[in-house]
Order: sequence, then C-alpha cells, then structure tokens
Amino acid sequence: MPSLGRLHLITDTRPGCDPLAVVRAALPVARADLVVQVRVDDDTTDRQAYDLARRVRALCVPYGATCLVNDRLHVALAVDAHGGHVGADDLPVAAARRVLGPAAVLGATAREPGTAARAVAAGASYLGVGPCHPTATKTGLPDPIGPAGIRAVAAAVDVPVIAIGGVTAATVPALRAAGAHGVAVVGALSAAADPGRATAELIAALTC
Ligand SMILES: Cc1ncc(COP(=O)(O)OP(=O)(O)O)c(N)n1
Ligand SMILES: Cc1ncsc1CCOP(=O)(O)O
Ligand SMILES: [Mg+2]
Repeated sequence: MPSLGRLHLITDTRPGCDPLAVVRAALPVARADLVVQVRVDDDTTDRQAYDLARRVRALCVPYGATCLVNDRLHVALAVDAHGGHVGADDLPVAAARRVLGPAAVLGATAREPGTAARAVAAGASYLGVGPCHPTATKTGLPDPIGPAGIRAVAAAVDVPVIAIGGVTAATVPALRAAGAHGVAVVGALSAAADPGRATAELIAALTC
C-alpha cells in the first residue's frame, strides 16, 4: 500500500463553499501529499455525492493525490476512489473493509486507544483522531482531546494517525510532536482567502 498523504482536505459543501475550487488550489501545492476526502452533508443525494466524488478523483489522479469518500462506500466504489472513511455511525470497520476490498485505503475514527486498536484489528489503514481542538465545523462532538489524546492513540497503534478538529498550521507542530502522521482539515482550507497559500503553510508545518 502506498504511503498515506499527510494533509487530508475534507470537502466543505456548506452553502457558499466551493469544494472543487479549494481542491484545485491545493493539488498543485500538496501534490501526492494530499488526500482529498469527499464529505457531503447528510441531505446531499447519492447522485450529487457521486458527481462530486467523480470530479474530485479526476482532479487527484494526475497529481498522485489520494481520493477517499466519507461514509458512502458505495459511492467510493462507483467512482473507483482509493478508499473511504467510516466512523461510529457508519458501517463497522470490518464490514467496510469487506466492501472496499483488501487493497483500499480505509480510515476509521477513534478518540482513545481501545477504540483505535480495535479499528486497526478490524482492518483500518489509518485513524482519524479527534476532535483535537474546539471546532464549529461539526456539531455534537465530544470534548477536544488535545495533543495528549493524539499521543495516547499513537502509542497504541502502528498505523498513521491523522489529527482532526480545529487544526490550523499553528497547531500542527504540537500534533506532530505527539505522534500524528498528518492532519485533516475543513475550515483551514475552505475558509481561507487563499487556499493555495493556506495549503503551502500546512504542508510546510507538516514537513519541516
Ligand atoms: C480523517 C477523518 N477523521 C475523522 C472523521 C470523522 O468521521 P466520522 O466520525 O464518521 O464523522 P463524519 O465525518 O461522517 O461526520 C473524518 N471524516 N475524517
Ligand atoms: C468531520 C469532523 N470530525 C471531527 S472534527 C470534524 C470537522 C473538522 O473541521 P475543522 O477542520 O474545520 O475543525
Ligand atoms: Mg462518518
């Protein structure tokens, strides 16, 4: 399995956002270090999710970037994405691995070592761990776990840990020092005035 990119761009499809514009800006900067996770609102139709995922995959491939689909693994298969990401409200990791097959990239959400270890045992290729810091992007989240939470999970598993939740370029160094392989962001890129420059700042923090 190829190494996993360090910067995970999670698409923001809220009103006023242009997810494809952000992806187009990030790709020439992050190239193969970019993972684009197609995440849509719950009220988005499968057809809309399919159309977005198909276009994201087509943009990613020439740069060697990875295209994943959040939650909707049938859409991941339909567009021949590189894999998917599941959490507690999605297919169990073992079932997701059966759906995607052994070669796919499969991410799972965890926030403590026990869940993390079980997800890896069930077939997760990487873990999305958080929320690390406060975020308004997703509601109903548990309390942030901070770099200490990342450290506890990273010590318990041998797959890449991707820190998520309130991540900015300024918070990357502490998350990396705690053991994170990379980070996942929504707002740091979707709300950036210059997503290309914001991508460069995140990549610099991830690779220095
Ligand atoms: C990299 C990464 N980590 C965590 C999540 C959250 O996934 P999940 O818990 O399934 O919640 P939703 O994203 O489906 O609302 C993620 N998407 N990516
Ligand atoms: C989907 C998700 N899961 C945990 S936090 C989060 C949203 C992260 O968004 P942001 O990077 O804007 O804090
Ligand atoms: Mg989910």
